Amino acid sequence: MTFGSVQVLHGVDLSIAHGEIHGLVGENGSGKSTFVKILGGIHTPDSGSEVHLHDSAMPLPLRDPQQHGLAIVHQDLALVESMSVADNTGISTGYERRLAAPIGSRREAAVVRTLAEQFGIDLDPNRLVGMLSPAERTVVAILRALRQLGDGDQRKVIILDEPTAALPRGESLRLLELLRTMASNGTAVLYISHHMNEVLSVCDRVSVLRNGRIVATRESSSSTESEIVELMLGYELGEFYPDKPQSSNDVVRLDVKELTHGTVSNLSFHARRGEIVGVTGLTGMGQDEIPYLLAGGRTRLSGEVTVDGNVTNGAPRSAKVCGMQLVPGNRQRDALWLGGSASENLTLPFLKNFWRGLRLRRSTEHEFSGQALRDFGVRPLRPSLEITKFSGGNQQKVVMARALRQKPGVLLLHEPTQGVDVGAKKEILNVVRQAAADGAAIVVFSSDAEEVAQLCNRVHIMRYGSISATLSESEVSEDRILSLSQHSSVSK
Ligand SMILES: Nc1ncnc2c1ncn2[C@@H]1O[C@H](COP(=O)(O)OP(=O)(O)OP(=O)(O)O)[C@@H](O)[C@H]1O
Repeated sequence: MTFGSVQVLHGVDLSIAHGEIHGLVGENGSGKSTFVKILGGIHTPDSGSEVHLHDSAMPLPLRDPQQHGLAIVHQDLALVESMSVADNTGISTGYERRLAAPIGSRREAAVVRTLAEQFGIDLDPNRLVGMLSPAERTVVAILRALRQLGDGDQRKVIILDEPTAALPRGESLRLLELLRTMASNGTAVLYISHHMNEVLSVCDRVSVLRNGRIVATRESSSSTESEIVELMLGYELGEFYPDKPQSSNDVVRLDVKELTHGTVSNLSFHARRGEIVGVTGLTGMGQDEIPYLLAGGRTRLSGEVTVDGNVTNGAPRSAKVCGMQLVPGNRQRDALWLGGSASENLTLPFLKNFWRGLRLRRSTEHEFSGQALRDFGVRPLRPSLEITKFSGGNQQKVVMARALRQKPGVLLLHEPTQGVDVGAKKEILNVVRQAAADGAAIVVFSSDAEEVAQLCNRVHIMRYGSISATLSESEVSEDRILSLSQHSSVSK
C-alpha cells in the first residue's frame, strides 16, 4: 500500500482461520490501521494485492464488506455524535424493516439494550452519543459491529482496531470473553491492541508488524510479552515504569471544592506542586466528566476551582489564563484541528511568537514544531503533513507535546496514553514525570489501573460521582485500585 511516494505496507501476508483470534501488534505508525482500512474498503491497495474472504478472491477495493459477513470497529469509532446510541447502530444495519414502521427505532433500542446487557453494561439506547464517555462510545461501536454481523448462519469475520484503548479493565475483560465466545462459534477475529497482556491472553496467534512488514507470526501460548515487544520495537524495552518521584511539596496548586454537575456530586480534591494525582473508577462513575468541568467549558452547577489561588470558571480561556491545561480523551473531537497539519496543530497556542510585523514566519514555526515532534518521537517527522495522515498514537503524541510545551502549572490528562504503543507510552510517562518534577501539579483521569498505580503519588477512586476511597503513596497498587473500584462503599 502506497500513499503518494511513501510505501506503508510491504507485501503483508496474513491469514485468519475460522474460529481463530489472531492478534496484530506493532508500533504506532507501523501500518495496522492502514491494513484494516484496506479490508474495510477505505483504501485501495497497490496492484497485485489480493484479499480472500471465506476462500473467495474479493474484487478490490472491497465494497460493502459487511455484506460478506465482515464487520470492523475502526480506531476512530466513526460514530455520529448528534444521534442516539440506537440510531447509530440502526443506520449501519438499515434498521429492521417492517411494513408498518420502516424505521424501527423503538425495536432497535430494545435490541441494543439486550446486547449491552450481555456485554454487562448499563447503556441507555436513547442517549446521544456525543454525551457518552470514551468507554461507552467504544461499546457503542462494538455493539454496532455485532449488529452488522447479525445472528444468521453466515460465516463471519470481525476486526477490532484497538477496541480496549479507552476501556476500563472490567469492560476489557468482558469484551475479551465475548470475542472468545464468538470465536468458539466459528467467527474469525482480528484483534489489534497495544495491550500485550490482553493480546497474549486472548489470541491464538500473534503477527507482528514492523515498518509495514510482518516480521513474525507466533503462537501466543509459547510467547512472552517481552519477546513480542522486542520483535515490535526492534530493541529491548527494559524496565517499563521508572521509579516514581517522591512528592514532598506542600503547596497546593489545584484546589477543587464541592464540585457538582451531572454524575459528579460535591467533589473535593487537590493536587500539590510536583504531585501526580490519579482519579479512576468504573465506567460512568463520574471521573470522565471532571476534567471538562475544570477546564473544558462544561458548566458546573456549583463548586469552586482555584489554580494557584486564582478562581477559574471552567471555561478553556479562564483555565488557560490560570495556567491549567487539559489533554482531552477524545483527541479527534476535542483536541485537534483535523483540517490542519501537525505543525499548525502544535503551534496554535504559540502563534504570536512566529509573527514578524505582518508576516507569519513559517520557517520558524516549522523549526519549532520539528523540534517538538522530534522530542516526542512523533513519526513521520513531517511537520507539514496533514494531522489526519498521522497514525492515532502519533496524533496523541502531538496533543501531549502541545500541552507540555505550554509549561502548565496544572495539567489534566484524560486517558493520556490511549492508543499509544508500549515504547511511546514509556516516553510519554517519563515526560509527565518530568513535568511534575519541574513543579506542575498533574491529575490523571484514567481507566488504566496499572498506569495509575505506577504513575501516581495518590489515587482517588470514584463511585457514583463521589470519591469513595483514597490511596496514599504507600498504599497505591494496581490490585488495590481494582478491588476498591469494584467494591468500595461511598463512605471513606
Ligand atoms: N492518508 C494517508 N496519507 C499519507 N500517509 C498516511 C495516510 N494514512 C496513514 N498514513 C501513514 O501510514 C503509516 C501507517 O499508519 P497507520 O495508521 O496504519 O499506523 P498504525 O500502525 O495503525 O498506528 P497506531 O498504532 O498509532 O494507530 C503512518 O506513517 C501514517 O502516517
